[in-house]
Amino acid sequence: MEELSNMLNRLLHRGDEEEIRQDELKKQIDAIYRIYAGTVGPEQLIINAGKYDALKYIHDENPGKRLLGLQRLILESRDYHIPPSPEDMPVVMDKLENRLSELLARRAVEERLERKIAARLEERQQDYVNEIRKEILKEEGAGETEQERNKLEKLKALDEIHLTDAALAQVRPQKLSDIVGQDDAVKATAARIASPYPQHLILYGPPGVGKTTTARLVLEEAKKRDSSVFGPDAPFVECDGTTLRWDNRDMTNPLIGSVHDPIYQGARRNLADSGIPEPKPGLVTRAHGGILFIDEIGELDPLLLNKLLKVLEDKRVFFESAYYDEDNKAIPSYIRKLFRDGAPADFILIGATTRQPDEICPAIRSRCAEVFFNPLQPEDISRIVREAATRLHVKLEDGVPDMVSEYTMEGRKAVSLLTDAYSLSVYEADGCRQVTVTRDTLKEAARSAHLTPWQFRVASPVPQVGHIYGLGVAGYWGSTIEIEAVVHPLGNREKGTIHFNDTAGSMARDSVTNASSVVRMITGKNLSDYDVHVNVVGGGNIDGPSAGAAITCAIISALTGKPLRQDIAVTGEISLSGRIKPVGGIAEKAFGAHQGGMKAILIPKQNALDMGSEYMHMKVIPVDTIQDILEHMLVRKKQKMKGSK
Ligand SMILES: Nc1ncnc2c1ncn2[C@@H]1O[C@H](COP(=O)(O)OP(=O)(O)OP(=O)(O)O)[C@@H](O)[C@H]1O
Repeated sequence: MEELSNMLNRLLHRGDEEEIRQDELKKQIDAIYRIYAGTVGPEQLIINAGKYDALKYIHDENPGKRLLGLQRLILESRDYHIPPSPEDMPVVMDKLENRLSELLARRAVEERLERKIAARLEERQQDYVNEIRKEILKEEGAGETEQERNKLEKLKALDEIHLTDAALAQVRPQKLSDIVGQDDAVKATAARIASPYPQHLILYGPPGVGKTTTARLVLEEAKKRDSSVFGPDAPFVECDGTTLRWDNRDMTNPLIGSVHDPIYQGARRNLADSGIPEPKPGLVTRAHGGILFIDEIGELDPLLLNKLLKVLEDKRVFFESAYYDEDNKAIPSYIRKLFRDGAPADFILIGATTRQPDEICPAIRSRCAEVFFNPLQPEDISRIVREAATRLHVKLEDGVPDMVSEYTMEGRKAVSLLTDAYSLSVYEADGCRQVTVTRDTLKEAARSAHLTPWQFRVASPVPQVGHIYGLGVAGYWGSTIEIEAVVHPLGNREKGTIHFNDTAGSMARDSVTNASSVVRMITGKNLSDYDVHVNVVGGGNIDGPSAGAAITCAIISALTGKPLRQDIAVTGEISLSGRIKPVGGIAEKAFGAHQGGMKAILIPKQNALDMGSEYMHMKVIPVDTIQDILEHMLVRKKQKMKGSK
């Protein structure tokens, strides 16, 4: 009986234990549900329950089935079909708790990251908003600091101040017919630009004779003509070959265009942040549909010139960048188009240079028509000065325009000398602008600018023995060259010497050697029987053979004691047989002779085609042999002589 009651007690006790265990299990399962719901959220729990077909188990009374529901939810699978047995439940719950803690940990990390990302995004967003605000404010002129506004005001005030520039702008030719002394060059330039098929051009000529002025005005002239291809808004873009700089990565190339890589300091912030390179079209694109004028094109960097040639061929500029990624969706469409199609650059090029054609790159020359501007004549300078005075509303004393032409042969220097003299006159008149520029004021202005008459009249009516004027040319300017020769008998010595300027070039030296043979032929005397000294006055750095004929004449005169005319200049190479060979720069030399006050020049017959029989009231006489020259240069006995033996 006692045994029975013990057994009953044990059973009752076991039943209590089971009940407590079941209760405990239920509580644990409820806790896992709550944690899961807290982790994914109640809405996501319902969604997941639908997804893994766990809805029917969630509210079941049977803890085994509720645990089955949790298995499907937490292990994210429909593959669990049998509720775990009470024995298996602790193991299952253990597994679920582990999985849940993983989920929780991941969730916490994700949340932390999301918070950071959100904060960063907000920061960036604020930066962009600020930047865009600044851009808009700048566009509307507001939002600048007071300091920035002051700087702008100062710049504007500086812009209002014009000194000599304003005067020079006032005297500048306004139309093609105002350009003096360049009729042929102006016509040739205008015809090629106004043509239905305009050509690229190179304008050659000395400095300050109207090349830039012509280039500026021809486009306006062309626009007025029906035949022209240039529209009313065709641009004229001007730059200078001496100052155009670029770097070989094309990050700065104002002429052709550049690509601002995102890491480049000049890149726009939003593009830089997104790693997008931005092409910046250059002057060639600004000149599209019009004219690109490059002054001093001969000074342009050869590599840059090659790039320009490529643009002339393609009529477009193509951009490249290692940073360009066509698949980058963030690339704005204008940048995409610039990389894909390039930037348009269909323009007519006008280059100007003070260099000689053979100093200009053949590749650019072959693509351009060439136009030559003349050195201005004294009467051109006088006219430029008179017309500039009219535009400045200033009176000139008689002789002032001609005086200016004695100081310079450049149109630019002439007008600037005039404006200097004008300023001096106004200053002396205590600011009164109604002044007359006198010869004395002009001289004073020239003196203070350290200008001296650029060539004195050297010609003389008085003949001289062993003295002659040859002709030389430097750049575009011709001038007389004074040559003298003396001969001395040897005395006791057997062989004479010939001295010539040490600094003279080898071709000039050859002329002296040739002269020795010709002298022997003409006079019958051997120069080695004398000490001969030939001197080019004021600079022995002459080269080229064109002084040969003049040197020969000077030696013959010195040897024979016969005087030479000093109002005729001579140019020509001498051959061994005494023939006069053609030389270069004949027009410039004729101009130099005229400036020297010569009555005539003797030029090689073969050069005669380039010249008429008269040049600026000066006779132009073709000669074929040394005898022809002597015929003109040796004076008759009755003529007055100086320095003859
Ligand atoms: N032939 C000319 N007729 C009238 N004015 C001239 C002439 N040449 C020069 N000038 C005056 O000189 C100024 C400068 O001339 P311009 O710039 O055209 O010369 P340039 O030949 O282009 O010289 P550079 O080769 O030095 O650039 C002109 O604005 C004008 O006032």
